[in-house]
Amino acid sequence: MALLKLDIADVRNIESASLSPGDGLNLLFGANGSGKTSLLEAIYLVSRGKSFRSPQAARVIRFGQPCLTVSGRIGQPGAGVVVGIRLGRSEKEIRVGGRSCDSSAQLIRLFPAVLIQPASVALLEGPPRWRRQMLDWGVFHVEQDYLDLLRRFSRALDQRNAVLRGDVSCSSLEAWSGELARWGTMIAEMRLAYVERIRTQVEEMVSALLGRTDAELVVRPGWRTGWSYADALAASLAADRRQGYTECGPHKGDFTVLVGGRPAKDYLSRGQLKLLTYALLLAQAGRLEADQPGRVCLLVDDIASELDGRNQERLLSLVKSIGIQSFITFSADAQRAAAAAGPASRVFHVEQGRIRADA
Ligand SMILES: Nc1ncnc2c1ncn2[C@@H]1O[C@H](COP(=O)(O)OP(=O)(O)OP(=O)(O)O)[C@@H](O)[C@H]1O
Repeated sequence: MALLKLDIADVRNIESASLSPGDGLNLLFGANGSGKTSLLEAIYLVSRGKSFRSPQAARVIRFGQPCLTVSGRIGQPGAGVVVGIRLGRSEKEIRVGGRSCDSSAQLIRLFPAVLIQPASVALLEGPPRWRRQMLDWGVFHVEQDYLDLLRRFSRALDQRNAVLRGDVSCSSLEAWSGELARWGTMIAEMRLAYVERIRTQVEEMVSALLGRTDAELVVRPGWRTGWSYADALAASLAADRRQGYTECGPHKGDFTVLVGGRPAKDYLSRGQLKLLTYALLLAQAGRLEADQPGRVCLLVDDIASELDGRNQERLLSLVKSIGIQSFITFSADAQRAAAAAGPASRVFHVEQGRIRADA
């Protein structure tokens, strides 16, 4: 069981709500604009310490209010820990087990949530940054020191770039290049190892959702394949000096999904691309659930968007088969589509920001 209880105040159109979710499927029904996404937003806030809709806190806080608060009890019944977030227009307070903490990392580790929404397709269509974030989220949950490693890399990168721009004496260039090569190689290796780790889940999910067995994730480290990062840095030194920044490294890493040997984003239909994105995210969730049972939570918004009835049913039964706590939104008239999921743990109705649980 992941989320045992949730208390929300002033998240978008939800003034105040409390709910006790079930440990399996939680189905949320409501008309357009009723507040279903706002409810998922509240859960995401306690999982990541930030909104998925907007980087600007003011947009998530209910109109006219100075701040929002969300708190959740996470863990096993009778033995959970309370985590919470209070978000103002320019300040944020995160609390875990009654204590303030200065980063969201603890929330992310304690309560990992995976969000699936129509906009998730940006994972495959959008800039490489989104794909790096997906990999880094996964590696973060496997490698205890990964965040620290990313910070070391980022510091070395800033320093090397400062030397390249001429802001700092060039005598330190070799030292910073060495640091960069060391941390960058580790990051790339961990990302690659993570992709290997989720490979089986990706194959299973793609097969269940798209009926294809020929999908393949190809990772690029951010420098010329087959080279060491140290050699790639040395080879790009002249160009780096001209540009004033480090061109290659894990900050340029990426992955491509090939289906039948071709880049999926270039030839799959939009609906298929969406299913492929969902398959990748479900693979991440499924892997984490296998590694740390009972921790991960799945948020699925607007399941019907651009998917036909059969694919909605496939997605629902796949989510159910992974067996993790999930929150899935449906428009008020989608009871039939939702029936494909079979009996849910809990059903909630959302109406003008108010949430009511089925008896
Ligand atoms: N900061 C805010 N304060 C108050 N209300 C807001 C705020 N931001 C958005 N809203 C309103 O909250 C309502 C709920 O939006 P939400 O996206 O949660 O609806 P939904 O049930 O997911 O709808 P849909 O099915 O159309 O996706 C909308 O009417 C929206 O205009």
